Amino acid sequence: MEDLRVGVAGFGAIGRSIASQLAQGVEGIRLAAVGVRNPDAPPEFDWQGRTPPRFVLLEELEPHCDIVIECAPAHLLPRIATPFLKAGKKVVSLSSGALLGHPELVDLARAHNGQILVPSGAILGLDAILAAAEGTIQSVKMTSRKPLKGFVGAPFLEKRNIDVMSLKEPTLIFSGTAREAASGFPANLNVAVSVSLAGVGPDKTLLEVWADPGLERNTHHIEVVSDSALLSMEIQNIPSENPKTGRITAQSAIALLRKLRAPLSVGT
Ligand SMILES: NC(=O)C1=CN([C@@H]2O[C@H](COP(=O)(O)OP(=O)(O)OC[C@H]3O[C@@H](n4cnc5c(N)ncnc54)[C@H](O)[C@@H]3O)[C@@H](O)[C@H]2O)C=CC1
Ligand SMILES: O=C([O-])CC(=O)C(=O)O
Repeated sequence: MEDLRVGVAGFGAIGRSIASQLAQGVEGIRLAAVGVRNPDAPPEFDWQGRTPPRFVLLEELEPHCDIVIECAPAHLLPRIATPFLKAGKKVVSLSSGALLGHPELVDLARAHNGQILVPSGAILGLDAILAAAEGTIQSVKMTSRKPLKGFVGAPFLEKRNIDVMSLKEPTLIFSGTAREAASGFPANLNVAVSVSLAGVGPDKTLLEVWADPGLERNTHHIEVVSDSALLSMEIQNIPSENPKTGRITAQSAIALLRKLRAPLSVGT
């Protein structure tokens, strides 16, 4: 079998971590291209002795890749995904929150036999929630807590003139649905949207968000009540070089890539 040619769209915390793991060598998988703003000035990176991938604009990735990992700011998802879906290829979407505003991408995937894959990213339990959704889920409730700097720049807070960095004690800053969270915190709560897509949808998945000055890890707790199982799950993520983003997110994308090529595939 030929190597799977992977494109990485966005070379920030997640993109760099994926590139670093692929540079160390993952069987059957090759980093073919990286989408950046200015391909003429490729970013400095330690390619660990390997030939660097090609650097292109986001919309130029498709001809060079069999699959793209979208790990750029949320508003760029359609620009990255559209050429791949039109070509019947796969898009791994980390900015899952952006899918809610772009249902046409799912239609495009359907029309061209493409596929949008939402990996676990920074959350846990999507496999069990998917299985529970094959029966009846009564409720999905999430509580997310992050250190203050993880929330800087969130539109929900800026609109209300909330200076999150001045908080002195754990504070409930949002309570609502996953859909509302996706628009108010586009760089923070993709996890809630991923959970909602696996379970009862973005309008029925309920979420509380706490900003906590004493916290070091991005923590997400999920409670699911269903007719097959009660789920109670928590993940405490060590932030990556981007304080909004857990380190495990990039590892989840690598695990998904391995699964695409593996003779033994574990998990739903
Ligand atoms: N699904 C999940 O569980 C999680 C999803 N995320 C999401 O994944 C995405 C990426 O996260 P990070 O890597 O932490 O973000 P980041 O901010 O570290 O990296 C984004 C990169 O995209 C680049 N970029 C911006 N505009 C561009 C353009 N026009 N062309 C090419 N590159 C451009 C930036 O320069 C930056 O290098 C975000 O949307 C984030 O919210 C993050 C954590 C968990
Ligand atoms: O890393 C996390 O804790 C989750 C996150 O940023 C997201 O869902 O966008």
